[in-house]
Amino acid sequence: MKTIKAGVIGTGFIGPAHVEALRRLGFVEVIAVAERGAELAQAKADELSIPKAYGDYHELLADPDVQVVHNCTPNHLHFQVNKDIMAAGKHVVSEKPLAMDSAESRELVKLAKESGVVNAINFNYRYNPLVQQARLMCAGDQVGRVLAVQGNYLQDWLLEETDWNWRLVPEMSGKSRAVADIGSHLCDIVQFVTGLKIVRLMADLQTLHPTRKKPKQEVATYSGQELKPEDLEDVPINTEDYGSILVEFDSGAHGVLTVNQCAAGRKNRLFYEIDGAKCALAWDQERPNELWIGRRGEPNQIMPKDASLMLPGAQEYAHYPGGHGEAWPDAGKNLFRNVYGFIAGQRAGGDFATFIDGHNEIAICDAVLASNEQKQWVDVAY
Ligand SMILES: NC(=O)C1=CN([C@@H]2O[C@H](COP(=O)(O)OP(=O)(O)OC[C@H]3O[C@@H](n4cnc5c(N)ncnc54)[C@H](OP(=O)(O)O)[C@@H]3O)[C@@H](O)[C@H]2O)C=CC1
Ligand SMILES: O=C1CO[C@H](CO)[C@@H](O)[C@@H]1O
Repeated sequence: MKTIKAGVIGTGFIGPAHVEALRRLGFVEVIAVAERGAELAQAKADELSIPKAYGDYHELLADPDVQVVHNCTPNHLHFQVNKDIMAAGKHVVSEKPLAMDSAESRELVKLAKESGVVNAINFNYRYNPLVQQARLMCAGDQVGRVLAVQGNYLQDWLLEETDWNWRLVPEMSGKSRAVADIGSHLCDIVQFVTGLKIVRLMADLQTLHPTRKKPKQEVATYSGQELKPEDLEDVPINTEDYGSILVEFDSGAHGVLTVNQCAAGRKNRLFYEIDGAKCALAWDQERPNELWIGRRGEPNQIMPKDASLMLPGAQEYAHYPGGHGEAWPDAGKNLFRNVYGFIAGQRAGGDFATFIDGHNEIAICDAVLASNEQKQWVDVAY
């Protein structure tokens, strides 16, 4: 297969994960990175062994050798950077959330259609082998009518009032924080697995630390750096640490989804349970190689990630035999395999999340904010 050349904008936490996953595909070469400023870009390029470094992402977009661009910048830049990538005629893989609000995300969907470039969003959790298996079990007749859905996405990295990150700044993160940041994955995964669409919701959002202590200097995501009281200043917080959302799906089924970035001991617990008329399915991304199948008239089962036991359509998401765990980095790689396989003309497409899915999550997020403010059920305006 001909090598496809990629560029990555933003190399903080997630950018290098994109680079590593792309390299494991074997037919993608990451030839350029862009950061803010030439010096930082060069340092990142050296660290990641990437030949070209650009101190301004517009320079990367002007590079005729770059065919696909990954937007790994903070949320407030997603709209403009995605727009510029498409205007440059490059294929785009964006980080979530797609934009800051649904007016922006709707425009990105329109521009993507007009430009004709391949567009994808990193809803990476979908591409775990047992998530694909669960989806196929729901799509077939193994699970039966979906009666109810529950899910949560819990983290503890913002538990202390001294924890700080750009996600706490609404101008960078958006009006919603936890729902946009991790609720986007949760809403996406329950809809992906069930094949149902969230149409109405009622949200309760809470800011658990109305004031936080911000370091006077910048701290990298997940760095866990210790600071002294004199290094900190009080800052009011007006985005949610916690949210619970009652949802109604287009089938009439209901569910409840909770996000919390202050849940002690929970590092990255994305969990869902689908209660079907025939059986229930539950999956936890921190134990990604197990799918729980709940039954009434016979013993419950734990299905291991083992392609020989999985449905044919899910098998290609598992790359190693049963007992050989596959997890977070592998799910992202599977997504990129699908995207780049389509760009290369080797896959039919339709098997990766696009800007339409990204927009749908933002529309849900807008509805969550409206519902929380109005204290009532609201329809999702896609
Ligand atoms: N799908 C998933 O599982 C995950 C998704 N994400 C998403 O990825 C995005 C990035 O998150 P994360 O990596 O944690 O954030 P980081 O802050 O760790 O990284 C962001 C990077 O973008 C750089 N950057 C900022 N402005 C520009 C610019 N104008 N041009 C080029 N680079 C720029 C930052 O540089 P500087 O430090 O100089 O500001 C930094 O290196 C977020 O939108 C987040 O929601 C994040 C984690 C997991
Ligand atoms: O999946 C994820 C893990 O947590 C990160 C920090 O909250 C998110 O940004 C990200 O999308």
